[in-house]
Amino acid sequence: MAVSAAQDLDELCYLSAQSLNSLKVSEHYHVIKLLGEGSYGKVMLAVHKKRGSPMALKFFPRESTTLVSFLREYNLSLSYCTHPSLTRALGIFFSTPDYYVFAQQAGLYGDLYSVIVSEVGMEEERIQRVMAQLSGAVTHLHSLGFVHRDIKPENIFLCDSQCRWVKLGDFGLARAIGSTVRAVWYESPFCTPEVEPAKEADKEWERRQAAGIEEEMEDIWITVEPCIDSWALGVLTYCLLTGCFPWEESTSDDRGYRRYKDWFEAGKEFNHAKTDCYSTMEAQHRDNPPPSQFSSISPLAMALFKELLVPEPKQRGSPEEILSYLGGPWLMDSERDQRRRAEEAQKEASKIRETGVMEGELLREGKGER
Ligand SMILES: Nc1ncnc2c1ncn2[C@@H]1O[C@H](COP(=O)(O)OP(=O)(O)OP(=O)(O)O)[C@@H](O)[C@H]1O
Repeated sequence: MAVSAAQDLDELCYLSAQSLNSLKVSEHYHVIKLLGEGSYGKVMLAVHKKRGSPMALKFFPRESTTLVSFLREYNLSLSYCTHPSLTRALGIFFSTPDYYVFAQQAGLYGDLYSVIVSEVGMEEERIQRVMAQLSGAVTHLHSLGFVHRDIKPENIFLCDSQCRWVKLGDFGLARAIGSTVRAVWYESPFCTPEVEPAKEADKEWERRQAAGIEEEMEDIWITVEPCIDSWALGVLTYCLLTGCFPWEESTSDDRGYRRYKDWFEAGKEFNHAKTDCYSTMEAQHRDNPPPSQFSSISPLAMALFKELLVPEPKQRGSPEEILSYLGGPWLMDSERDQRRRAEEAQKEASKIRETGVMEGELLREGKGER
C-alpha cells in the first residue's frame, strides 16, 4: 500500500511538473480577501474573472518551498481528497515570479479554531456533527493510503456557521502509510507520545551545543501510521468539548499527561472488557475516576478517549471508532445544565441590550431628533 500510494503520487507530481505555467494573478482573478496565513504561505479568497466561481488560492513562497513539496500537496488534494469533508484542489495550479499557487475549494465561514476561541463551549450536537464528518474524511484518506499528520482546529474549514459541513484541509504534512519520516517533536498535545524520544534528542543536542561538543547526532525515524491521526482526533474532541487542551504536551514530564496516562493504565485493571453498555461505562467511571481536567466529560466520551488517546500507538483505535460513540451524551449532565443556563443568560442580556437601543431610538424620535 505504502509503496504504491507514494509511487502513484510521485507519478502525478512528475506529470504535473511538465504543465506548470506562469500566470499573472490579477489578469485572471479578482482577489477578494485574506482567508488565513500559515507557516508555509497565505491563502486568499478569489473569484475567477471569466467563470465567476469563488475559490481559495494558496500561495507558497518560492524561496522557501520546493517544487516537489508544492506539487505533492496539490496532487494529493486533487486526486485523493474525494470525500465531501476533505478540501479538494480545483485543477488550477501555476507559478508567479514569487509564488507557487494552487486553487482549492474555499471554506467561507472561517476555521474551527475561530469557533473554539469565540464560544464558551460548543453544543454537543455540533461537536458530534464535526467529529462524524472528520471520522469519514480521515477514514477515506487512510483507505487511499495516506495519513494527514496535521489534524488541528486551524486546518478544519467551515462551509456554514453551524458546522453542518466542515472540510479538513492543509495536506502539507500528509505522507503515505508505511513511509519513514524523521521524528520531529513540537510542544503541543497534538504531537503524539511516541515522538517523545525526539524531544530527548533535542535536549541532548542542546546540551552538547552548550558544552561545545561538535559530534553529529543521528536522527530518529518513525513509520507513518494511521494511528497518528487517531491521536489528533482524540485531542481535537477534547478541545471542542472544553475549549482548552487536556495537557500542554504528551510527554512524561507533563503533569496533566502523566495523570491521564496513570488513569489510562489503572483502567486496564478496572475495566475488564470494552463495553458499549452505558451503565457499565458509568460503573467503570466510578471505579476509576478520570483526572480532574476531564471532570465535565461523560463516561461515553471517556470511553471514546480510551480508543483514540491510547499512549501505545499499536493499541490505538481507528478514526472509524468515533461513529460508535455518536448520539449519547459527551458531557456530564451538570456541565450541560451550566452551559444551557449561561446560554440563556447570554440571550437575555442581548435582548435587554436590543430593547435598550430601541427605547433610546424611540425617545430620540419623540424629541424630534430625526
Ligand atoms: N480552502 C480554504 N478555505 C478557507 N480557509 C482556508 C483554506 N485554506 C486555508 N485557509 C485558512 O488559511 C489558514 C492557513 O492555511 P493552511 O493551514 O493551509 O496553511 P499552512 O501554511 O500550510 O499552515 P500550517 O502552518 O498549519 O502548516 C488556515 O488556518 C485557514 O484559516
